[in-house]
Amino acid sequence: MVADKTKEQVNKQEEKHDVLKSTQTVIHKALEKLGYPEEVFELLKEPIRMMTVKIPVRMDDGSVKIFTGYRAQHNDAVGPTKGGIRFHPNVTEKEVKALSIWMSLKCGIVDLPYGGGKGGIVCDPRNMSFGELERLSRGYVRAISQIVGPTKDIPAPDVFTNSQIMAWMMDEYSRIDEFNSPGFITGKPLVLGGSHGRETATAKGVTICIREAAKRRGIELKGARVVVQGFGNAGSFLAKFMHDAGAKIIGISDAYGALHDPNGLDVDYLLDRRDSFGTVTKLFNNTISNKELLELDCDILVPAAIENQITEENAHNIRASIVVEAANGPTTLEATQILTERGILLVPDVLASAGGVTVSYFEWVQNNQGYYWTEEEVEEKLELVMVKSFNNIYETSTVRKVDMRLAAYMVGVRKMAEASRFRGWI
Ligand SMILES: NC(=O)C1=CN([C@@H]2O[C@H](COP(=O)(O)OP(=O)(O)OC[C@H]3O[C@@H](n4cnc5c(N)ncnc54)[C@H](O)[C@@H]3O)[C@@H](O)[C@H]2O)C=CC1
Ligand SMILES: O=C(O)CCC(=O)C(=O)O
Repeated sequence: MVADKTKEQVNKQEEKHDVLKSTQTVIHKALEKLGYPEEVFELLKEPIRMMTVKIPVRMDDGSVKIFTGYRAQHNDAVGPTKGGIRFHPNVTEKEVKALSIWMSLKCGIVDLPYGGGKGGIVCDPRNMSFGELERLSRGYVRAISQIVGPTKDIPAPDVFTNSQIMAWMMDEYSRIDEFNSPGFITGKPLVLGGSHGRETATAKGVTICIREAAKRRGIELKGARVVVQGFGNAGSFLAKFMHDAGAKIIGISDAYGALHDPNGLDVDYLLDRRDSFGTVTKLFNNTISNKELLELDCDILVPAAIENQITEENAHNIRASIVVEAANGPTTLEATQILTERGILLVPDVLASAGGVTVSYFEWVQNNQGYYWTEEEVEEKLELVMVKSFNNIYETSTVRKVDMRLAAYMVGVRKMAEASRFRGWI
Protein backbone atom coordinates (compact mmCIF):
# COMPACT_ATOMS: atom_id res chain seq x y z
CA MET A 1 0.00 0.00 0.00
CA VAL A 2 2.76 2.40 1.08
CA ALA A 3 4.83 1.35 -1.94
CA ASP A 4 1.81 1.97 -4.23
CA LYS A 5 1.32 5.44 -2.83
CA THR A 6 4.99 6.25 -3.31
CA LYS A 7 4.76 5.12 -6.92
CA GLU A 8 1.70 7.28 -7.42
CA GLN A 9 3.51 10.26 -5.91
CA VAL A 10 6.52 9.62 -8.15
CA ASN A 11 4.27 9.51 -11.22
CA LYS A 12 2.60 12.76 -10.18
CA GLN A 13 5.95 14.43 -9.74
CA GLU A 14 7.17 13.14 -13.11
CA GLU A 15 4.04 14.56 -14.70
CA LYS A 16 4.66 17.97 -13.08
CA HIS A 17 8.25 17.87 -14.32
CA ASP A 18 7.17 16.89 -17.84
CA VAL A 19 8.41 19.96 -19.70
CA LEU A 20 6.55 19.09 -22.90
CA LYS A 21 3.24 18.78 -21.09
CA SER A 22 3.84 22.03 -19.18
CA THR A 23 4.63 24.02 -22.30
CA GLN A 24 1.59 22.54 -24.06
CA THR A 25 -0.59 23.66 -21.14
CA VAL A 26 0.60 27.27 -21.41
CA ILE A 27 0.38 27.31 -25.23
CA HIS A 28 -3.21 26.10 -24.96
CA LYS A 29 -4.04 28.87 -22.49
CA ALA A 30 -2.31 31.49 -24.65
CA LEU A 31 -4.19 30.42 -27.80
CA GLU A 32 -7.47 30.41 -25.89
CA LYS A 33 -6.82 33.93 -24.59
CA LEU A 34 -6.06 35.06 -28.15
CA GLY A 35 -9.25 33.43 -29.44
CA TYR A 36 -7.70 30.84 -31.78
CA PRO A 37 -9.66 27.65 -32.52
CA GLU A 38 -8.57 24.24 -31.17
CA GLU A 39 -6.92 23.11 -34.45
CA VAL A 40 -4.23 25.76 -33.98
CA PHE A 41 -3.29 24.06 -30.72
CA GLU A 42 -3.39 20.66 -32.45
CA LEU A 43 -0.82 21.96 -34.96
CA LEU A 44 1.44 23.68 -32.43
CA LYS A 45 1.41 21.23 -29.54
CA GLU A 46 4.17 19.04 -31.07
CA PRO A 47 7.01 19.63 -33.55
CA ILE A 48 6.08 19.16 -37.20
CA ARG A 49 9.22 17.06 -37.66
CA MET A 50 11.25 14.95 -35.23
CA MET A 51 14.29 12.94 -36.23
CA THR A 52 15.92 10.32 -34.02
CA VAL A 53 19.34 9.13 -35.09
CA LYS A 54 21.89 6.55 -34.00
CA ILE A 55 25.48 7.76 -34.22
CA PRO A 56 28.29 5.15 -34.15
CA VAL A 57 31.50 6.64 -32.77
CA ARG A 58 34.92 4.99 -32.65
CA MET A 59 36.12 5.57 -29.07
CA ASP A 60 39.77 6.07 -28.16
CA ASP A 61 40.04 2.52 -26.75
CA GLY A 62 39.07 1.06 -30.17
CA SER A 63 35.50 0.12 -29.24
CA VAL A 64 32.47 1.53 -31.08
CA LYS A 65 29.78 3.26 -29.02
CA ILE A 66 26.34 4.02 -30.45
CA PHE A 67 24.93 7.36 -29.31
CA THR A 68 21.31 8.50 -29.65
CA GLY A 69 20.61 11.98 -31.03
CA TYR A 70 17.52 14.02 -31.82
CA ARG A 71 16.59 17.03 -33.94
CA ALA A 72 13.14 18.55 -33.49
CA GLN A 73 11.67 21.16 -35.85
CA HIS A 74 8.66 22.70 -34.22
CA ASN A 75 7.09 24.95 -36.84
CA ASP A 76 8.56 26.39 -40.03
CA ALA A 77 5.66 28.58 -41.16
CA VAL A 78 7.56 31.80 -40.39
CA GLY A 79 10.90 30.66 -41.81
CA PRO A 80 13.68 28.11 -41.29
CA THR A 81 13.82 26.56 -37.84
CA LYS A 82 16.57 27.58 -35.43
CA GLY A 83 17.91 26.39 -32.10
CA GLY A 84 20.79 24.92 -30.18
CA ILE A 85 22.22 21.44 -29.76
CA ARG A 86 22.59 20.02 -26.26
CA PHE A 87 25.09 17.33 -25.24
CA HIS A 88 23.91 15.96 -21.89
CA PRO A 89 23.36 12.53 -20.28
CA ASN A 90 19.73 13.40 -19.43
CA VAL A 91 18.64 14.47 -22.93
CA THR A 92 15.28 12.91 -23.85
CA GLU A 93 13.00 13.07 -26.86
CA LYS A 94 10.35 14.93 -24.85
CA GLU A 95 12.87 17.47 -23.61
CA VAL A 96 14.14 18.20 -27.14
CA LYS A 97 10.54 18.61 -28.35
CA ALA A 98 9.80 21.09 -25.56
CA LEU A 99 13.04 22.95 -26.22
CA SER A 100 12.07 23.31 -29.90
CA ILE A 101 8.68 24.77 -28.93
CA TRP A 102 10.40 27.26 -26.61
CA MET A 103 12.63 28.27 -29.54
CA SER A 104 9.55 29.03 -31.66
CA LEU A 105 8.18 31.20 -28.85
CA LYS A 106 11.51 33.02 -28.41
CA CYS A 107 11.75 33.74 -32.14
CA GLY A 108 8.18 35.08 -32.05
CA ILE A 109 8.90 37.26 -29.01
CA VAL A 110 12.02 38.92 -30.47
CA ASP A 111 10.42 38.91 -33.93
CA LEU A 112 12.95 36.88 -35.92
CA PRO A 113 12.11 35.31 -39.32
CA TYR A 114 12.47 31.80 -37.87
CA GLY A 115 10.54 28.98 -36.32
CA GLY A 116 11.96 26.90 -33.49
CA GLY A 117 14.21 23.86 -33.65
CA LYS A 118 16.41 22.05 -31.14
CA GLY A 119 18.79 19.13 -31.05
CA GLY A 120 20.31 16.91 -28.42
CA ILE A 121 22.62 13.95 -28.01
CA VAL A 122 22.53 11.63 -25.01
CA CYS A 123 26.15 11.71 -23.90
CA ASP A 124 28.41 13.14 -21.21
CA PRO A 125 31.05 15.26 -22.96
CA ARG A 126 32.81 15.81 -19.61
CA ASN A 127 33.97 12.18 -19.83
CA MET A 128 34.92 12.19 -23.52
CA SER A 129 38.21 13.06 -25.22
CA PHE A 130 38.56 15.86 -27.76
CA GLY A 131 38.82 13.28 -30.58
CA GLU A 132 35.72 11.39 -29.43
CA LEU A 133 33.75 14.65 -29.23
CA GLU A 134 34.84 15.65 -32.74
CA ARG A 135 33.79 12.26 -34.18
CA LEU A 136 30.44 12.46 -32.35
CA SER A 137 29.79 16.03 -33.59
CA ARG A 138 30.62 15.11 -37.19
CA GLY A 139 28.58 11.88 -36.99
CA TYR A 140 25.53 13.80 -35.74
CA VAL A 141 25.73 16.25 -38.67
CA ARG A 142 26.00 13.38 -41.17
CA ALA A 143 22.96 11.74 -39.57
CA ILE A 144 20.72 14.84 -39.70
CA SER A 145 22.18 16.48 -42.83
CA GLN A 146 19.05 15.90 -44.94
CA ILE A 147 16.80 18.03 -42.76
CA VAL A 148 19.18 20.87 -41.78
CA GLY A 149 20.86 23.67 -43.76
CA PRO A 150 21.14 27.47 -43.93
CA THR A 151 17.61 27.82 -45.34
CA LYS A 152 16.04 24.84 -43.56
CA ASP A 153 17.17 24.55 -39.94
CA ILE A 154 20.14 26.33 -38.38
CA PRO A 155 21.67 24.85 -35.20
CA ALA A 156 23.69 26.65 -32.48
CA PRO A 157 25.29 25.91 -29.07
CA ASP A 158 23.38 24.95 -25.91
CA VAL A 159 24.31 23.05 -22.74
CA PHE A 160 27.80 21.48 -22.95
CA THR A 161 28.37 22.50 -26.58
CA ASN A 162 30.56 25.40 -27.65
CA SER A 163 32.18 27.23 -30.58
CA GLN A 164 34.67 24.39 -31.23
CA ILE A 165 31.82 21.91 -31.63
CA MET A 166 30.01 24.38 -33.93
CA ALA A 167 33.23 24.64 -36.01
CA TRP A 168 33.47 20.85 -36.46
CA MET A 169 29.80 20.68 -37.37
CA MET A 170 30.11 23.53 -39.88
CA ASP A 171 33.15 21.85 -41.46
CA GLU A 172 31.32 18.52 -41.75
CA TYR A 173 28.24 20.14 -43.29
CA SER A 174 30.42 22.12 -45.73
CA ARG A 175 32.01 18.85 -46.90
CA ILE A 176 28.61 17.22 -47.44
CA ASP A 177 27.28 20.35 -49.17
CA GLU A 178 30.53 20.68 -51.20
CA PHE A 179 30.38 24.38 -50.39
CA ASN A 180 31.67 26.58 -47.57
CA SER A 181 28.47 26.99 -45.55
CA PRO A 182 29.00 29.33 -42.58
CA GLY A 183 25.25 30.05 -42.46
CA PHE A 184 24.57 26.40 -41.59
CA ILE A 185 25.25 26.97 -37.90
CA THR A 186 25.76 29.89 -35.48
CA GLY A 187 27.91 30.32 -32.41
CA LYS A 188 31.03 29.68 -34.52
CA PRO A 189 34.51 31.02 -33.70
CA LEU A 190 35.04 34.54 -35.09
CA VAL A 191 37.59 33.33 -37.66
CA LEU A 192 34.98 30.98 -39.18
CA GLY A 193 32.25 33.61 -39.58
CA GLY A 194 31.09 33.86 -35.98
CA SER A 195 29.61 37.12 -34.79
CA HIS A 196 31.05 39.52 -32.29
CA GLY A 197 28.95 39.33 -29.16
CA ARG A 198 27.43 35.84 -29.69
CA GLU A 199 29.41 34.26 -26.85
CA THR A 200 28.05 36.77 -24.33
CA ALA A 201 24.68 37.40 -26.02
CA THR A 202 22.49 35.21 -23.81
CA ALA A 203 23.94 36.76 -20.66
CA LYS A 204 23.65 40.29 -22.14
CA GLY A 205 19.99 39.69 -22.91
CA VAL A 206 19.38 38.39 -19.38
CA THR A 207 21.22 41.42 -17.94
CA ILE A 208 18.95 43.78 -19.91
CA CYS A 209 15.86 41.94 -18.62
CA ILE A 210 17.16 42.15 -15.03
CA ARG A 211 17.78 45.88 -15.43
CA GLU A 212 14.27 46.45 -16.81
CA ALA A 213 12.61 44.22 -14.17
CA ALA A 214 14.58 45.93 -11.37
CA LYS A 215 13.35 49.35 -12.59
CA ARG A 216 9.74 48.11 -12.36
CA ARG A 217 10.37 46.94 -8.80
CA GLY A 218 12.37 49.98 -7.71
CA ILE A 219 15.49 47.90 -7.07
CA GLU A 220 18.88 49.57 -7.56
CA LEU A 221 21.31 47.26 -9.34
CA LYS A 222 24.20 48.82 -7.47
CA GLY A 223 24.53 46.77 -4.32
CA ALA A 224 21.71 44.34 -5.25
CA ARG A 225 22.37 40.79 -3.99
CA VAL A 226 22.36 38.33 -6.90
CA VAL A 227 22.38 34.52 -6.92
CA VAL A 228 23.15 32.63 -10.15
CA GLN A 229 22.60 28.90 -10.61
CA GLY A 230 24.94 27.52 -13.32
CA PHE A 231 28.32 28.94 -14.26
CA GLY A 232 28.53 28.09 -17.96
CA ASN A 233 28.00 30.30 -20.97
CA ALA A 234 24.81 31.93 -19.66
CA GLY A 235 25.55 32.00 -15.92
CA SER A 236 29.21 33.00 -15.81
CA PHE A 237 28.96 36.01 -18.16
CA LEU A 238 25.74 37.05 -16.44
CA ALA A 239 27.56 37.04 -13.08
CA LYS A 240 30.31 39.14 -14.64
CA PHE A 241 27.90 41.69 -16.18
CA MET A 242 25.94 42.03 -12.94
CA HIS A 243 29.18 42.40 -10.98
CA ASP A 244 30.30 45.12 -13.42
CA ALA A 245 26.94 46.86 -12.92
CA GLY A 246 27.74 47.12 -9.20
CA ALA A 247 25.65 44.17 -7.97
CA LYS A 248 26.99 41.77 -5.35
CA ILE A 249 27.16 38.16 -6.56
CA ILE A 250 26.57 36.29 -3.30
CA GLY A 251 26.05 32.80 -4.76
CA ILE A 252 26.93 30.78 -7.85
CA SER A 253 26.80 27.07 -8.63
CA ASP A 254 27.60 24.31 -11.10
CA ALA A 255 26.49 20.68 -11.41
CA TYR A 256 28.68 19.67 -8.43
CA GLY A 257 27.66 22.24 -5.81
CA ALA A 258 27.44 25.92 -4.98
CA LEU A 259 29.47 28.74 -3.44
CA HIS A 260 28.05 31.34 -1.06
CA ASP A 261 29.58 34.51 0.35
CA PRO A 262 27.18 37.17 1.71
CA ASN A 263 29.93 39.76 1.18
CA GLY A 264 30.19 38.95 -2.53
CA LEU A 265 32.23 36.38 -4.45
CA ASP A 266 35.33 37.22 -6.49
CA VAL A 267 33.66 36.83 -9.89
CA ASP A 268 36.77 37.57 -11.99
CA TYR A 269 38.72 34.86 -10.14
CA LEU A 270 35.88 32.33 -10.62
CA LEU A 271 35.61 33.19 -14.32
CA ASP A 272 39.30 32.67 -14.71
CA ARG A 273 39.21 29.26 -12.98
CA ARG A 274 36.03 27.71 -14.47
CA ASP A 275 36.53 24.99 -17.08
CA SER A 276 34.88 24.81 -20.51
CA PHE A 277 31.88 22.94 -19.01
CA GLY A 278 31.21 25.71 -16.47
CA THR A 279 32.68 23.77 -13.54
CA VAL A 280 34.37 25.73 -10.78
CA THR A 281 33.09 24.60 -7.37
CA LYS A 282 35.30 21.49 -7.35
CA LEU A 283 38.19 23.82 -6.44
CA PHE A 284 36.58 24.67 -3.09
CA ASN A 285 35.84 22.73 0.12
CA ASN A 286 33.22 24.97 1.74
CA THR A 287 30.44 24.41 -0.78
CA ILE A 288 26.68 24.33 -0.28
CA SER A 289 24.13 22.41 -2.37
CA ASN A 290 22.22 23.73 -5.40
CA LYS A 291 19.04 23.38 -3.32
CA GLU A 292 20.47 25.62 -0.60
CA LEU A 293 21.71 28.10 -3.20
CA LEU A 294 18.22 28.64 -4.63
CA GLU A 295 16.83 29.46 -1.19
CA LEU A 296 19.47 32.05 -0.25
CA ASP A 297 18.31 35.48 0.90
CA CYS A 298 18.88 37.72 -2.14
CA ASP A 299 17.23 40.36 -4.34
CA ILE A 300 17.63 38.71 -7.74
CA LEU A 301 17.75 34.98 -8.49
CA VAL A 302 18.87 33.73 -11.90
CA PRO A 303 18.50 30.01 -12.65
CA ALA A 304 20.98 29.49 -15.53
CA ALA A 305 21.47 25.71 -15.60
CA ILE A 306 18.77 23.14 -16.34
CA GLU A 307 15.02 22.45 -16.10
CA ASN A 308 12.77 21.95 -13.09
CA GLN A 309 14.89 23.64 -10.44
CA ILE A 310 12.17 25.79 -8.84
CA THR A 311 9.26 23.51 -8.05
CA GLU A 312 6.30 23.46 -5.68
CA GLU A 313 8.70 21.96 -3.10
CA ASN A 314 10.98 25.00 -2.86
CA ALA A 315 8.94 27.88 -4.40
CA HIS A 316 7.68 28.92 -0.96
CA ASN A 317 11.28 29.23 0.23
CA ILE A 318 12.57 31.44 -2.60
CA ARG A 319 13.59 34.74 -1.01
CA ALA A 320 14.38 36.82 -4.11
CA SER A 321 12.11 39.70 -5.23
CA ILE A 322 12.85 39.01 -8.89
CA VAL A 323 13.51 35.68 -10.62
CA VAL A 324 14.89 35.94 -14.16
CA GLU A 325 15.10 32.66 -16.07
CA ALA A 326 18.31 32.43 -18.08
CA ALA A 327 17.87 28.65 -18.35
CA ASN A 328 15.18 27.00 -20.41
CA GLY A 329 12.37 25.66 -18.25
CA PRO A 330 13.89 26.09 -14.75
CA THR A 331 10.51 26.74 -13.06
CA THR A 332 7.53 24.38 -13.06
CA LEU A 333 4.02 25.69 -13.65
CA GLU A 334 3.03 25.09 -10.01
CA ALA A 335 6.07 27.04 -8.89
CA THR A 336 5.29 29.85 -11.36
CA GLN A 337 1.89 30.20 -9.72
CA ILE A 338 3.32 30.15 -6.20
CA LEU A 339 5.96 32.78 -7.02
CA THR A 340 3.37 34.99 -8.74
CA GLU A 341 0.98 34.72 -5.79
CA ARG A 342 3.84 35.65 -3.49
CA GLY A 343 4.39 38.85 -5.50
CA ILE A 344 7.73 37.76 -6.93
CA LEU A 345 8.31 39.10 -10.45
CA LEU A 346 9.18 36.16 -12.70
CA VAL A 347 10.71 37.01 -16.08
CA PRO A 348 10.24 33.86 -18.18
CA ASP A 349 12.88 31.93 -20.14
CA VAL A 350 11.35 32.53 -23.56
CA LEU A 351 11.93 36.25 -23.08
CA ALA A 352 14.95 36.44 -20.75
CA SER A 353 17.18 34.01 -22.66
CA ALA A 354 16.27 35.24 -26.15
CA GLY A 355 19.45 37.31 -26.51
CA GLY A 356 21.34 34.20 -27.66
CA VAL A 357 19.12 33.43 -30.63
CA THR A 358 18.88 37.15 -31.46
CA VAL A 359 22.64 37.44 -31.95
CA SER A 360 22.63 34.05 -33.68
CA TYR A 361 20.24 35.63 -36.17
CA PHE A 362 22.66 38.56 -36.54
CA GLU A 363 25.45 36.01 -37.19
CA TRP A 364 23.38 34.28 -39.90
CA VAL A 365 22.52 37.63 -41.52
CA GLN A 366 26.23 38.57 -41.55
CA ASN A 367 27.12 35.17 -43.05
CA ASN A 368 24.48 35.58 -45.76
CA GLN A 369 25.62 39.09 -46.71
CA GLY A 370 29.35 38.41 -46.20
CA TYR A 371 29.75 41.73 -44.38
CA TYR A 372 30.52 41.80 -40.68
CA TRP A 373 29.51 44.17 -37.88
CA THR A 374 31.50 45.55 -34.97
CA GLU A 375 30.83 44.47 -31.40
CA GLU A 376 29.25 47.90 -30.72
CA GLU A 377 26.83 47.49 -33.63
CA VAL A 378 25.77 44.04 -32.40
CA GLU A 379 25.29 45.27 -28.83
CA GLU A 380 23.26 48.27 -29.92
CA LYS A 381 20.93 46.11 -32.00
CA LEU A 382 20.57 43.54 -29.20
CA GLU A 383 19.75 46.26 -26.66
CA LEU A 384 16.94 47.61 -28.88
CA VAL A 385 15.44 44.15 -29.46
CA MET A 386 15.54 43.09 -25.81
CA VAL A 387 14.13 46.33 -24.37
CA LYS A 388 11.31 46.38 -26.92
CA SER A 389 10.46 42.73 -26.23
CA PHE A 390 10.58 43.18 -22.44
CA ASN A 391 8.29 46.24 -22.60
CA ASN A 392 5.87 44.46 -24.91
CA ILE A 393 5.52 41.47 -22.61
CA TYR A 394 5.43 43.50 -19.39
CA GLU A 395 2.66 45.62 -20.87
CA THR A 396 0.74 42.58 -22.17
CA SER A 397 1.01 41.07 -18.71
CA THR A 398 -0.34 44.24 -17.08
CA VAL A 399 -3.12 44.93 -19.58
CA ARG A 400 -4.32 41.31 -19.87
CA LYS A 401 -3.81 40.69 -16.11
CA VAL A 402 -1.77 37.53 -16.64
CA ASP A 403 1.67 36.50 -15.37
CA MET A 404 4.66 37.29 -17.55
CA ARG A 405 5.01 33.66 -18.70
CA LEU A 406 1.50 33.56 -20.13
CA ALA A 407 1.98 37.07 -21.59
CA ALA A 408 5.21 35.91 -23.28
CA TYR A 409 3.48 32.84 -24.73
CA MET A 410 0.65 35.03 -26.04
CA VAL A 411 3.14 37.30 -27.79
CA GLY A 412 5.37 34.41 -28.95
CA VAL A 413 2.70 32.13 -30.36
CA ARG A 414 0.84 34.73 -32.40
CA LYS A 415 3.30 35.09 -35.30
CA MET A 416 3.56 31.36 -36.05
CA ALA A 417 -0.19 30.92 -35.68
CA GLU A 418 -0.79 33.74 -38.17
CA ALA A 419 1.91 32.48 -40.56
CA SER A 420 0.42 28.97 -40.42
CA ARG A 421 -3.03 30.43 -41.15
CA PHE A 422 -1.84 32.52 -44.13
CA ARG A 423 -0.12 29.44 -45.55
CA GLY A 424 -3.45 27.65 -45.39
CA TRP A 425 -2.27 25.01 -42.88
CA ILE A 426 -5.09 25.71 -40.45
N1 LIG B 1 24.19 29.08 -24.52
C1 LIG B 1 23.17 29.80 -24.97
O1 LIG B 1 23.34 30.63 -25.87
C2 LIG B 1 21.82 29.66 -24.38
C3 LIG B 1 21.58 28.87 -23.28
N2 LIG B 1 20.33 28.83 -22.73
C4 LIG B 1 20.04 27.99 -21.59
O2 LIG B 1 20.84 28.36 -20.47
C5 LIG B 1 21.07 27.20 -19.65
C6 LIG B 1 22.57 27.02 -19.48
O3 LIG B 1 23.15 26.86 -20.77
P1 LIG B 1 24.69 27.19 -21.04
O4 LIG B 1 25.16 28.19 -20.06
O5 LIG B 1 24.80 27.44 -22.47
O6 LIG B 1 25.34 25.78 -20.75
P2 LIG B 1 26.82 25.45 -20.29
O7 LIG B 1 27.05 24.06 -20.71
O8 LIG B 1 27.76 26.49 -20.75
O9 LIG B 1 26.76 25.52 -18.69
C7 LIG B 1 25.83 24.76 -17.97
C8 LIG B 1 26.02 25.06 -16.49
O10 LIG B 1 24.99 24.37 -15.78
C9 LIG B 1 25.59 23.53 -14.80
N3 LIG B 1 24.77 22.34 -14.60
C10 LIG B 1 24.62 21.28 -15.43
N4 LIG B 1 23.83 20.35 -14.86
C11 LIG B 1 23.47 20.86 -13.66
C12 LIG B 1 22.67 20.38 -12.58
N5 LIG B 1 22.10 19.18 -12.63
N6 LIG B 1 22.50 21.18 -11.49
C13 LIG B 1 23.10 22.40 -11.43
N7 LIG B 1 23.87 22.89 -12.40
C14 LIG B 1 24.06 22.13 -13.49
C15 LIG B 1 26.95 23.19 -15.37
O11 LIG B 1 27.84 22.73 -14.36
C16 LIG B 1 27.35 24.54 -15.94
O12 LIG B 1 27.83 25.39 -14.95
C17 LIG B 1 20.40 26.04 -20.38
O13 LIG B 1 19.09 25.87 -19.88
C18 LIG B 1 20.35 26.52 -21.83
O14 LIG B 1 19.35 25.88 -22.57
C19 LIG B 1 19.30 29.57 -23.22
C20 LIG B 1 19.49 30.37 -24.30
C21 LIG B 1 20.73 30.42 -25.02
O1 LIG C 1 21.40 30.65 -30.80
C1 LIG C 1 20.50 29.93 -31.18
O2 LIG C 1 20.18 29.82 -32.35
C2 LIG C 1 19.70 29.10 -30.22
C3 LIG C 1 19.98 29.29 -28.76
C4 LIG C 1 19.20 28.30 -27.97
O3 LIG C 1 19.32 27.11 -28.18
C5 LIG C 1 18.25 28.76 -26.97
O4 LIG C 1 17.89 29.95 -26.94
O5 LIG C 1 17.78 27.93 -26.18
